[in-house]
Amino acid sequence: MTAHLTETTADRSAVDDPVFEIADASVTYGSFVALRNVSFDIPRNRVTALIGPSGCGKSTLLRCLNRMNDLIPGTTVGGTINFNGENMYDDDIDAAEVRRRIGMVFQRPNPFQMSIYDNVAFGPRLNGYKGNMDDLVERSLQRAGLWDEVYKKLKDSGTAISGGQQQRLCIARAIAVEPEVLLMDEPCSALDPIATLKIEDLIRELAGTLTIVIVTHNMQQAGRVSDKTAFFSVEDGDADRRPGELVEFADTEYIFTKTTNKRTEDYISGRFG
Ligand SMILES: Nc1ncnc2c1ncn2[C@@H]1O[C@H](COP(=O)(O)OP(=O)(O)OP(=O)(O)O)[C@@H](O)[C@H]1O
Repeated sequence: MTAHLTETTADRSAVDDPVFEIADASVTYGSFVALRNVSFDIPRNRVTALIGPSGCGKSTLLRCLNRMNDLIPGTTVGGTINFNGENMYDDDIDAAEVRRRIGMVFQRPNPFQMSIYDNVAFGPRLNGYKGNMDDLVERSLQRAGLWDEVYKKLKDSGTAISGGQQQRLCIARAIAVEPEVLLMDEPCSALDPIATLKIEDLIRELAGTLTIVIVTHNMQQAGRVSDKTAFFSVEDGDADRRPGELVEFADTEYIFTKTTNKRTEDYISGRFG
C-alpha cells in the first residue's frame, strides 16, 4: 500500500520537534467559553500561522502561549500547554520568565517614547545584560533589517520613524533579549504593502533561529510566510457567543492546496469569513 493511502489526519498534523504541545486547551472569559478543546503542536524554528474568521479565538490562543491571558482578570485557561516539554501553567513556573523567553509583537507598532537605541536596549538592561550593549543593539537592528535605515540616528525617538520602521524596531526590541519564540498578532495590519513585504521577508529570515507564531487575516500572507497553518472557526450554534475551535492543522501547502475539509476550503476560497 502506498504512503498516501495510509496517510491520516494525525500524520499531517505530526510535528517532529515541538516547542509547544497544546492538549485540550480551553479558554473562558468569565462564563464565556472563547476557545474549546484545542490540541496541536507547534514546531520549533518554523513559522506557524493561526487563521480563521473574526472572533474564533486566534488572539486568545496566541496570548495563552506567553501567559498574557493571566493579565486579563476573569480569564481561565484549561487543558495543558507544554513549553519545551514542561507545563507552562504549573504553579512553580514564573510567568515573567516565560514572557522573557517568548516575545510578542502587536498589531499596531508600539515603540516606547525613547530613542531608537534605548528601545532596543530596554529589555537587555532590565535583564541585567553584561555584554557590549552597542554590539547587541546593532546586531538586533541588523536582524530586524533596520540597521541600514537608522544607524545614523540611533538617538532619535523611536516614534519619529515610519510605521513599517516602527514595527521592525518593535521586532528588534523583542529579539534583543534573545527569546526562543516570537508571537505576532497581525503585525502587518497597520502597514502598507511594501512595509508588509519587508516584515514578511524578515519573518522568513528569523525562522530557522526562532519559532514564530503569527495571527493573520491575510490568506496570501499565511501562504507566503508559514510552514504550518492552524485554521480556527466557531462551532455551530446560536448568535455570537459560540466557542472557537480548531478545525484543521497541517502543512500550509496542504491547507491551501489539498485540504478536503469543507470548512477549511470554504474559508480559504473566501466563501466564508
Ligand atoms: N478580554 C476579553 N473578555 C471577554 N471576551 C473576550 C476578551 N477577549 C476576547 N474575547 C472574546 O473572545 C472571542 C475570541 O476573541 P479573539 O480576539 O481571541 O478572536 P480573534 O479570532 O483573534 O478575532 P479577531 O480576528 O477579530 O482579532 C471573541 O468572542 C471575543 O469577543
